[in-house]
Amino acid sequence: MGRKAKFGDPKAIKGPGRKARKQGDPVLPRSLQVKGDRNEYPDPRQKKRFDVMKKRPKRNNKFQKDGPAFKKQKVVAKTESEDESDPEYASEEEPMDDSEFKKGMFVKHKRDILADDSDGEAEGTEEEDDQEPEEQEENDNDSDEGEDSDDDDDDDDNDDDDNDNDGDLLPIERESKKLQKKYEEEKKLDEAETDDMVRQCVFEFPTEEELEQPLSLKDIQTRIRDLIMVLNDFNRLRDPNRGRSEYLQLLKSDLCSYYSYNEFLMELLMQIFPLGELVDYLEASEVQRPLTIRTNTLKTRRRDLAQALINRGVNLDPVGKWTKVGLVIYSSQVPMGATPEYLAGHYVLQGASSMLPVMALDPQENERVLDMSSAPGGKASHIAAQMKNTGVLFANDVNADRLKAVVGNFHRLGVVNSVITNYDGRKIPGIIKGFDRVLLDAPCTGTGVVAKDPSVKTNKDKTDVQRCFTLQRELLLAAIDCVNAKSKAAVIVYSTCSILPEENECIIDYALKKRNVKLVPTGLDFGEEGFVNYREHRFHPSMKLTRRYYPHTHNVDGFFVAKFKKFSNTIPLNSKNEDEDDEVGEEVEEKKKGKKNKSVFNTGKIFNKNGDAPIKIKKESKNDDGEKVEEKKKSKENKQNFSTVKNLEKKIGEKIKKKKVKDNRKLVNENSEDKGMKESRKKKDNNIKEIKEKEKKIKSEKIDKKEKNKNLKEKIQLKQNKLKRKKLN
Ligand SMILES: C[S@@+](CC[C@H](N)C(=O)[O-])C[C@H]1O[C@@H](n2cnc3c(N)ncnc32)[C@H](O)[C@@H]1O
Repeated sequence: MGRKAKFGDPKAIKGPGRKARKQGDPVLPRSLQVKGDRNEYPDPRQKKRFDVMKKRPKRNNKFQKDGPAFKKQKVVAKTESEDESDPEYASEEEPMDDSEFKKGMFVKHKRDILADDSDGEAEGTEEEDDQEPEEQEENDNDSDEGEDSDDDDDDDDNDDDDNDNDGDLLPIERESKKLQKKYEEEKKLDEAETDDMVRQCVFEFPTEEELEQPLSLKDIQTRIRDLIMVLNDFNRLRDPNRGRSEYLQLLKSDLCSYYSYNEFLMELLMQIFPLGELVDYLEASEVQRPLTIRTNTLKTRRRDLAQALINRGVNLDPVGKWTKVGLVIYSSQVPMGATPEYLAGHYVLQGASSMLPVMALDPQENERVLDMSSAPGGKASHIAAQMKNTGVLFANDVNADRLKAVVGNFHRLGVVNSVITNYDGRKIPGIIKGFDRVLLDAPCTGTGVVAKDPSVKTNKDKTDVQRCFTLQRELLLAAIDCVNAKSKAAVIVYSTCSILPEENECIIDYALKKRNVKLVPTGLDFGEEGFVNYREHRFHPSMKLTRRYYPHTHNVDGFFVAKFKKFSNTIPLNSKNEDEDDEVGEEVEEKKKGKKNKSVFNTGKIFNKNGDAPIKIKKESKNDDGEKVEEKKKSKENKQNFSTVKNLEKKIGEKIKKKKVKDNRKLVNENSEDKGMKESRKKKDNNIKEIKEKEKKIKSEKIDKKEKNKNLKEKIQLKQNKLKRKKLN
């Protein structure tokens, strides 16, 4: 392995440049022999190439022996028979592609070849090494030996000059470096070109005329993809004359048309998900989730139920490791809502996500549990099963009609530990309290279940969200008030089938501020963390303990679950005041929100005289003096905020009073205009009254006279009768 030995020999890489090296006389094959003296070659390079070719056949033999250098062997074989400017020569001589360069394989490859060349051609080696890249370059240019090749040679010469400075490098390394440099330059050019191409070809923002023209769904879909691509690499791909908001607006309207959402809901979704994920969510929401059932453990075991259903031709599987009662139904020869097992109450048709809140609630035997909004009873019956029909379950709902379904389901499923009530949940704390656990599966917009109910995509607007938001806050406070903090459990679970933070994290945040509760882990081993930041909101870090579920990530309906632990039965004093604030007009509400958001981490709770130690919900550590000072400052700020809100309220109250006074004055004025008319009406009325009274008097006088006459007649008759009797006597 003479060649290999030379790698380690520093002498081999020192010395004069190749132009200065002595060349032996060429011994050429006949076909390549040129008439006359070698000095007759017009170009010294041409001469050199002949020198190289002269030496190659020796290497050829070695290649034939060794497999891995097969390509090289081919190349060399050709050098014997073909002109060096032949393009085929070039392609064979150039076994490396770009990827090899990238992987840093080039040098290695060359070395392998060198290692195989064991003939110990000491003299020719360096020349060959120098020569190969030169030939590559010539062939890259795919040119004849002429002007072009001369140019190339010049370039090479320059490179050679450069390389001469890198005297420490092996010739092969110099060549490698040279090619690497060339490759990098080409790469830069390529990148610049592709940049231009992408900018020009990928997406051109439509003109106003184009925007007015209707597009096919396929075109809209393509444009959605393009818009997302541009928005994801905005600085590079944008049209410099268009702003991000224009792109977002177009994307929103395209998404609305393609997926049939209203703009309000789409905008909310665009704020919840990153753009790439948004499309995944929308796509997943177009497809129904797999049908799932929950085993009613009051009546059977999952294994037995599965066997019974399999015998009926149902194709099923357990839902997942996280539930011991869920089964997913892939296909069934019978309707799942009409099997004998269903009618016998062995299972409930229930979405996988609906099992999660009860798992988080974790009700135990002999407890007192409230399901505040339970109709049609899916989760309530799950609670009863977990409690093994012991203790007491209050299944409440405000809707009496829907409660009928609870009654029916409880009968079918054999639930016997329950009391079904029909109250507005907000009023329950005034009626009954002291529960160990409360589930509030709150009424919501249902934005998590659009696959089940596509009407949600178009019929929910701002007022719906606001209505839900208000009711949810009130119901959650009531749910917390129903729980006895001294109970061993003292747990409240809040859940919705909505993915809007307005109905989830915002509600949780409100409860954390208003009541003595803290968030605890749900105990559910999957699901995404709740948002700590959302738009202008900054929630408490423990919000991460809440769980979000999405169709595109968990293949379940969109859902939200939060679990609280109540640690004191006292209600913070500030809670009442702020409740009053909530009733203030929208303007005040918004201003107050702004202030609240700013001080969201500053709110300290004030407790009544029975209260436990103040709880600093938004504080990380407790006993630091510096923090106490800060806290005082913050509570001052809060008070100031509060007082400004109060001032605003007062002002609004005064305005309302002024308005009322004005209205009254108007009324008085209106009245004075009609006075004349009214007086004449009064006179008439009085006259009519007088006449009627006179008539009455006359009537009564007549009646009196009649009676008097009667009496007189009777008296006269009596006297006459007396006289008659006397006469007879
Ligand atoms: C999401 S559903 C409950 C589903 C139930 N948890 C289940 O799993 O079958 C919401 C329920 O809240 C009820 N609801 C709405 N307002 C209420 C209120 N103020 N008090 C109690 N329940 C209410 C609705 O009638 C509806 O049945």
